[in-house]
Amino acid sequence: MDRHDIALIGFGGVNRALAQIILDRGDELADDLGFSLRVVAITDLRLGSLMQAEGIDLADVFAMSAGETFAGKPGGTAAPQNDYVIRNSTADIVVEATFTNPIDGEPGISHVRAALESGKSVTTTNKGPVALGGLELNRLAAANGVTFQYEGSVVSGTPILRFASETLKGLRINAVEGILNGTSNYVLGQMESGMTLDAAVAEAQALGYAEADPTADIEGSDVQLKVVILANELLGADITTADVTRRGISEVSAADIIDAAAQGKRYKLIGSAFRNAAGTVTAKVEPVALPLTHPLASVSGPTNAVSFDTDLLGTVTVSGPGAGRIETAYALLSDIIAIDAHQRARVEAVR
Ligand SMILES: NC(=O)C1=CN([C@@H]2O[C@H](COP(=O)(O)OP(=O)(O)OC[C@H]3O[C@@H](n4cnc5c(N)ncnc54)[C@H](O)[C@@H]3O)[C@@H](O)[C@H]2O)C=CC1
Ligand SMILES: N[C@@H](CC=O)C(=O)O
Repeated sequence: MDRHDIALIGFGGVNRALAQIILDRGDELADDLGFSLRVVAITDLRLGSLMQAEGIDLADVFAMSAGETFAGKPGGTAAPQNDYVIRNSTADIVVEATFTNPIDGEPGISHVRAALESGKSVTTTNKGPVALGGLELNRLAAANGVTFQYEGSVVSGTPILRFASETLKGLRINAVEGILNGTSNYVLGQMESGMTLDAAVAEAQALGYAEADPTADIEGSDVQLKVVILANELLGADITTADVTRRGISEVSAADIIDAAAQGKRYKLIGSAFRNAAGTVTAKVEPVALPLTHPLASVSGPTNAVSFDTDLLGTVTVSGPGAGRIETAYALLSDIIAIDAHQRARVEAVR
């Protein structure tokens, strides 16, 4: 049976959930998918680095006590050696899930670049490299004959990028709009039930929905990155965050929410991008009080929804989990499956 060897860059909620899936369901997945998965490297700011070409015992890693580092393990160091691990581990797939930096995408961009340069395919849930370096990184992947996948960078494990690029093939997508942040949607719902913004954000953090710095969720910069990704991937734009006007839910008070409810409306944080007659793209992020009859008004909790405005089919809406550790780890798994398919197609092509 074929096997993919994996390096995990960042070992927080999402990559831990992927490791747990591999530990719990590895055999079942191998039977289903026709290939097995083995983790051969892990590197994290807090834990240091661990490289074991024969495969890491994940149960042993999960049994580590708080504050312990990889230093005591064979092939382990206390300091994270990300670049060394990415370039020198025996992995054929690098899974990048460090924090999203909405300003310059680093260190995620450098991690992805190093992996692609060293001939490894990459999957990431980190929005920074995709929104702020996607064009360059896709070119680099193509030049090196490897694959760059990032389904989880928008709407977590709900496969909206693949849905739009593969299932909606042949249609022209003129606009995209939706609820693109699980944390802010969860927080707005909790505020509607009387909770304070701070308490609701704390809950979203505990549930694994929020960014390392939840300001990105509340002030809209997380959605800004996702709008850039959607506009560039699906509308053929070449925009960056500076082209997306942004307002977050910090502008919405408890009184605003009560007033909206009295008028039969509900606040949602909406990200959108549409193609103008001139061919340019207008994109924004803003809280909007939607009438309760609006299809997006009933999307609740960490669930997200995206509507695609198409030429031949009208509006097509996809809804599903927009945040969560396991849900996002599924996005990584779906990318690994796509990488495997691309690798097989390449091998077939040279036969
Ligand atoms: N949690 C979710 O629902 C979703 C998360 N994402 C994205 O996935 C990524 C991972 O998310 P989580 O696992 O929830 O975050 P997290 O904060 O739980 O984990 C991030 C991990 O990366 C490590 N890290 C940070 N900087 C590092 C560096 N320079 N070198 C090595 N390790 C480093 C941290 O120590 C931490 O363990 C983020 O970019 C996030 O935006 C995307 C979709 C959904
Ligand atoms: N913090 C983000 C996680 C997914 O991108 C969110 O809440 O949507």
